[in-house]
Amino acid sequence: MLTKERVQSFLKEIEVDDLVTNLHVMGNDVYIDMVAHSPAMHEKKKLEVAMKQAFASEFGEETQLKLKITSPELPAQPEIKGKEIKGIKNIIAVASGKGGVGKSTVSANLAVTLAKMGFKVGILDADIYGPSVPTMFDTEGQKPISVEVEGKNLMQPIENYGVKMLSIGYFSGANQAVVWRGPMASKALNQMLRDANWGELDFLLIDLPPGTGDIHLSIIQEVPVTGAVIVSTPQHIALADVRKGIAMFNMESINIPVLGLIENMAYFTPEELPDNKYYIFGNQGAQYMAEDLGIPVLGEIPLIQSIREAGDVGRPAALQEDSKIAAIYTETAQKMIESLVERNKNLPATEAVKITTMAGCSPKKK
Ligand SMILES: Nc1ncnc2c1ncn2[C@@H]1O[C@H](COP(=O)(O)OP(=O)(O)OP(=O)(O)O)[C@@H](O)[C@H]1O
Repeated sequence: MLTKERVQSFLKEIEVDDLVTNLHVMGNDVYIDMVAHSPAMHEKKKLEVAMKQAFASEFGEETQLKLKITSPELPAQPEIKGKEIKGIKNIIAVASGKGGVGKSTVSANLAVTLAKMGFKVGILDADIYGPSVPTMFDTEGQKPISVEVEGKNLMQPIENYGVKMLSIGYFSGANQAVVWRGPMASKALNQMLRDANWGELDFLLIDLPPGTGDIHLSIIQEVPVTGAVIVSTPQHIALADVRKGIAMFNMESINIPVLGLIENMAYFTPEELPDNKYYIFGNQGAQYMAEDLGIPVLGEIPLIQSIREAGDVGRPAALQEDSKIAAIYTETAQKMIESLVERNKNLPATEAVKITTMAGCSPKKK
């Protein structure tokens, strides 16, 4: 006869006993309430199918499994308090788990797209290891001038395509920056943030250095970030780094909401076959991961030769009027804004994040 004990020991055997919150056995009917690993629909479906199969093969078809699967409780809402930087409404950190995924290209294209949409936009190039904003905006060799504002000397950001920008690349000695440790980098960036004449901005994008080292924590510690956008490519290895990136923003002491994931080089489209999509690095990996992590995919950017060429000549591809790439970036920017509006509805304004410990945050030893 089917007993509660037998079912319990079977649940243990198939290693789902820790997910079960309630269990009753009445004749051939087994009532089980359980909690899925993640709120994603496909996770719940997967669990349901697996449970039904396991029960049928263990106890036979006559056993009726009455399963109720609920979502796990979401972690507490991030709680970021108070102080804003005067004139800057939203600070968005653009991050990537690893280098070379196109984070700077995505930041530049997002910035010009937001500017085209009529927003006041700035970009702060915090990628001290390889500042690329001067090249991507065709402003290499320019030097920010000093202006007096309300009795204070401030740096005047360089401007092109309607975007204001500052980068370590505009200052002499930029090549020394690669050896800076966190505190020095954060001091320089802080100056570019606070001692600059940004004026009124709807969005300030911060192009972070790649990775998740202590330099990031130093930056995030000083800057009141509203939300983070993570850029990745579809390869498994890049996606694994996304988890690390998201974990950094979710750390209890940091608690910055992740607005979503942008999948760069999601598919390849040859110039001569603009409607063809080749999923060279795999399809839908980012979608599944985002679903799993409970964050939205904000956009899928194709691998297109013209994006690279546009970056190299200093005119972000999204500026090409009526092009497919411009449309993709407009949609991505809209999704980012949606996510931001949701975040701003639920949370108070931001304040520099206080970091109390660096434990577990050092860069990986090479
Ligand atoms: N969607 C794309 N299609 C074609 N080329 C791209 C695309 N995205 C980026 N690239 C190219 O890939 C190269 C790397 O991009 P980028 O410098 O933006 O990466 P990154 O992640 O900022 O790198 P790092 O963080 O290591 O500095 C550049 O040559 C860029 O033009």
